[in-house]
Amino acid sequence: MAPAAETRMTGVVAATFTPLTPEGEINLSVIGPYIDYLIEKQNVKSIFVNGTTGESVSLSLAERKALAEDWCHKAKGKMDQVIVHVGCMCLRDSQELACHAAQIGADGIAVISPSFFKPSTAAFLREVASAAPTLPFYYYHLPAMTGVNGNYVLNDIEELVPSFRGIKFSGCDLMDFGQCVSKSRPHWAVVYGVDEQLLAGLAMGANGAVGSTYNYVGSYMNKLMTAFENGDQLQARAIQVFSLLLLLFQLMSDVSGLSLGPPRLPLVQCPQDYAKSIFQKYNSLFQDSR
Ligand SMILES: CC(=O)N[C@H](C=O)[C@@H](O)[C@H](O)[C@H](O)CO
Ligand SMILES: CC(=O)C(=O)O
Repeated sequence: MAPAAETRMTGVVAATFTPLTPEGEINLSVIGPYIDYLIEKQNVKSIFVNGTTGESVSLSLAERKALAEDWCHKAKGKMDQVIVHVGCMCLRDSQELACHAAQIGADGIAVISPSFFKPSTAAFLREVASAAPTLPFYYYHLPAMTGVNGNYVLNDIEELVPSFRGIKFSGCDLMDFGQCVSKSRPHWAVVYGVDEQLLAGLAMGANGAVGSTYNYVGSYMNKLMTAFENGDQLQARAIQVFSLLLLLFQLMSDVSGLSLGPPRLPLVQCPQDYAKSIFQKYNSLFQDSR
């Protein structure tokens, strides 16, 4: 019997940018070419849409739905996993997005904790998950943005949220991450989300990586994961150090040639000189291995 298809978010997952027109409207026409670029040029077959990198907190519900639908439809049959982030401050909004994600054929949903009123229990997560009970549910831990340090979330979570299938851990505290790994179950995804120290996350037990930089260094990070699995620490470290030099959202437009447009306020574009210098660095680092 053929092995069951992987139904978790694993491997290298790109957290996609939201393409905007120069006027700042969502630009769905870029999504098809974006998916092809990730598959063909970056060897990345799973995406995490409408997350931090996708600036979901700066988008309206209608925009988030239109984007999620387009990503899901255009990735169908091409990509392994499309995870839709549905976190909002308002429970009703999150439930609406969760329900919509199920209708459009998403492979899973993820939720960043509400952060204005900070939760002390997993009840918010339970209520969002119950709006889409058939979809794998991931908790997205992002303490630097939310101020919520809630790994209480994992205690007996499957009793509370039967569809719970893992955590996307975007914190730097590796002791905390190690505790999450130790509480995880074999069928969960425990993916690490600080691209700059993915190697450390792998050493602590991550079974995947989700991040913004995998849009443009995904193929190298795939090599990092393979080197780690083969015990080649020197190679893995060398790739990790490369990646540290390339932390710039704007790099994606330059590297891919896709027109992703400006970010949406309150974010602003970085100065042209700086963007140019990082792009030059990218080219000089990677020209030999391309
Ligand atoms: C706050 C944020 O956007 N975190 C992303 C994922 O969780 C990361 O992929 C970072 O963008 C990346 O590590 C660069 O700092
Ligand atoms: C990096 C990530 O996972 C996000 O942008 O949400």
